[in-house]
Amino acid sequence: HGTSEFYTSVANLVDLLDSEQNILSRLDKYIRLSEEKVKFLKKQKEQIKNEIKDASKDPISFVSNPINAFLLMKRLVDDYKKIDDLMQMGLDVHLFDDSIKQPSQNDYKGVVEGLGHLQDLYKMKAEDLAQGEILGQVKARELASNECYTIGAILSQTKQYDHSIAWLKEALRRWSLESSKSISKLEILDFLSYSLAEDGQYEEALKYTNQLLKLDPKNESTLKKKEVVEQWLKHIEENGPNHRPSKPYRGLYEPLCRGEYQRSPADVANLRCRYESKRSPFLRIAPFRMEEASLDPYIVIYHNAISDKEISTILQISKPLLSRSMVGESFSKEVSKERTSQNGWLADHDHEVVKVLSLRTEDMTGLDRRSYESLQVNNYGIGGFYLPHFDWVRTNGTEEPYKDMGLGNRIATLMYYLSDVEQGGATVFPQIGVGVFPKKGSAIFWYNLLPDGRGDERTLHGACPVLLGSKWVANKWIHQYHQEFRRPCDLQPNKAYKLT
Ligand SMILES: O=C(O)CCC(=O)C(=O)O
Ligand SMILES: [Fe+2]
Repeated sequence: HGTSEFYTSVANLVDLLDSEQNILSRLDKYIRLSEEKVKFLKKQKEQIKNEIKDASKDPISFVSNPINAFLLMKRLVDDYKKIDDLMQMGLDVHLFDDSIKQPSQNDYKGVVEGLGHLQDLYKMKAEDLAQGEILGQVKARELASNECYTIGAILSQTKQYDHSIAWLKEALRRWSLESSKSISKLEILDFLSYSLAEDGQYEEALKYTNQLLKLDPKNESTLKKKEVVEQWLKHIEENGPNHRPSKPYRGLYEPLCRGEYQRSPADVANLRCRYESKRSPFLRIAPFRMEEASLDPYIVIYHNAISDKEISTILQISKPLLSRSMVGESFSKEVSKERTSQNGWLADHDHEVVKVLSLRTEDMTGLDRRSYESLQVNNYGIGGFYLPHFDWVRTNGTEEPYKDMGLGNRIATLMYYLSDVEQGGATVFPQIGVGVFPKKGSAIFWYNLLPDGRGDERTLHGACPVLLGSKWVANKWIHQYHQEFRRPCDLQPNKAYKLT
């Protein structure tokens, strides 16, 4: 069923490896018991064969022997019955039961759909992936023709026709090279022509439909499909090509995710790194290493902001709390296609480390912790991402933002990176061309609101899809109330604000 989601979190996928180990050991047990059973049956059979080996020489004299007659009766009435019972007896080993965590069809589809999105964003070809290559490095085994077919078929269901077509063509190419065929060519051609037609590539769809008909000339459904494709071709000839919806334009989001976009030297010339030792007395003993990522809006990165030991504690206590992330304010929250990850919330009183992180956030930001939200721990699974969004909410001027908290809008965000990410997973700000790649132990800080309290449109940001690895982050959101002396308001909206 749809509620047990595995594809949205790497942590949950690891549980599935446990499931697999469990299944394999059950399979082992079944094989062992089966072998014992077969061995026993073989032994019985040999014994009986031996007993009657002289029977065929002279059957009449054989059965005339009363002992032989008795044994013959015994065997047919008794012994074979027992053997038959043994043959029918199940070994009572089952691969699945309630104790085995099992992904759903939805998870299966989710993983493949995610793969399609990753291909889009990171410009990866089906051909390379089928070879086991991810961005030029071999990371997996080669796929067989039937496996490429399955991916292509699922991508067709999720309407990612361009990728579906590429995977099905790859299936076809691999099919012709395979010595033992893992699938029939008909199946591949059938799906390929379907995806091509759905994608509006009728010429090519016709080409593969004709190949299908060569293999199976009388197939009614293929003949019907050919008719439809020909009608479309005629329609286009008369009315011009169909309008094809273009992919949504997300500005610099994608180039930033790929690490392609770089700001100009002039843009970064005034950015500095420094030790931060003055904001609180504690910093005199343990200064922060701070790196400016942008001056206006002000975005900074703290290095070594959280230790490995603290991270492992946070992950350990948050893992049982993870569930699919929602977007929106508490009452209108919903599962969203804009954000695939799992999260859980930790309050200061849940663990000493959580409290320490709140205190440290206060040291880093200078902002009063009476208006902090709990710590939101996020884990992104395969292809997990969060499309560009604001951490502040837009109000029409009368509604109170984050009403149930009653502490005003989110004035600032501090986010800890709790893991490295092997490939992908950057945090990017498409309006200002800033991209930050996760580094375990770092934290990123920015103000969401302008000094006059309105939301800063330039803080639009998103999390790029994770390509390889597992990404963990923890958000500490800071609200407006109690900050009036820490970060005073100013009616000059464009006054650049720095940490003071
Ligand atoms: O994971 C990231 O890099 C950004 C996450 C984020 O923007 C959020 O959780 O609001
Ligand atoms: Fe965010």
